[in-house]
Amino acid sequence: MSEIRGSDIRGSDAATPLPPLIEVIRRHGLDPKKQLGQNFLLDPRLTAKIARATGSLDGIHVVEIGPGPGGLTRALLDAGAAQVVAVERDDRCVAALGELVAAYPGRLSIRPADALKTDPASLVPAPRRIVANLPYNIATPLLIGWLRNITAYDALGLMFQKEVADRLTAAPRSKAYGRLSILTQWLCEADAVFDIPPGAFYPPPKITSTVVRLVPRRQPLAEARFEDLERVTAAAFGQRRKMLRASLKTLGRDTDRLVATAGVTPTARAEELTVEEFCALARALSAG
Ligand SMILES: C[S@@+](CC[C@H](N)C(=O)[O-])C[C@H]1O[C@@H](n2cnc3c(N)ncnc32)[C@H](O)[C@@H]1O
Repeated sequence: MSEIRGSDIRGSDAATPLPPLIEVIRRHGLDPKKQLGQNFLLDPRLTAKIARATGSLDGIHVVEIGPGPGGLTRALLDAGAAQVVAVERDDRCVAALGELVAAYPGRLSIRPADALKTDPASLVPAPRRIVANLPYNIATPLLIGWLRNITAYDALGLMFQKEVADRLTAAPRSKAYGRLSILTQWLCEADAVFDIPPGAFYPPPKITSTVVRLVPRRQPLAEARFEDLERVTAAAFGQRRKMLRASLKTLGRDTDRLVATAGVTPTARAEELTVEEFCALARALSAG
């Protein structure tokens, strides 16, 4: 593990000095597991930058998903989060984080759980944020679950593989524009904040990563039901090269009537429609 760059404790708010992360990894035998998406960030300048990606954390209750050895966790606490609750599935990491809990009395707790089966909003009071270097294999289902209850959060600062981040922020008529762009932008302002190259991680993944800031809108861009918007976007982008009057047939409705009610062009392709136009299709679907 000679390529690991160690963290140091300068500037830390910990009540007791903390060992470098490399030491935590060695002592607790945290050999990274691919199936848990374990690519650890050990550079304290980068973790500090991620912790600040959503702005000041003063008075904010943060849920971190997948703390691993605790690099980002330390940064969140040092950035002034009122409280951090970290959800981790790997028992080895949970054990390793005990020292960190003791070093920040009353501010950090670890929840040994599967994030896919956990509602972050139930773990901390408002104002709350989710900040995480997400396990890439489950990042998209996690985000879709959080979007369903997005008003519970004042912001989310999340690291995704760049390809997914591009989809979250994509504009109509671009290659990355799709179902994830629409569901996300319908409910949030989404910005890519900065990229992190593979070499910053232990072990290095094959891809570049991007930190995305999501700020829930006061009101969704247009009225629609989540399930209906999911259904129309899945149908339209399931066959993105086809015209809508053909691709929407999988919905089992009179497609000509559906597009006429929504006021969209039947010969348009999915990637040409704005978020508001997809919402109109979703409303037409629920109107029957
Ligand atoms: C990309 S690593 C990030 C680790 C650490 N936050 C960092 O930045 O170095 C993803 C973390 O998510 C954890 N994880 C993977 N699947 C999970 C799940 N379903 N629920 C909770 N944690 C999970 C992994 O064990 C790992 O610690």
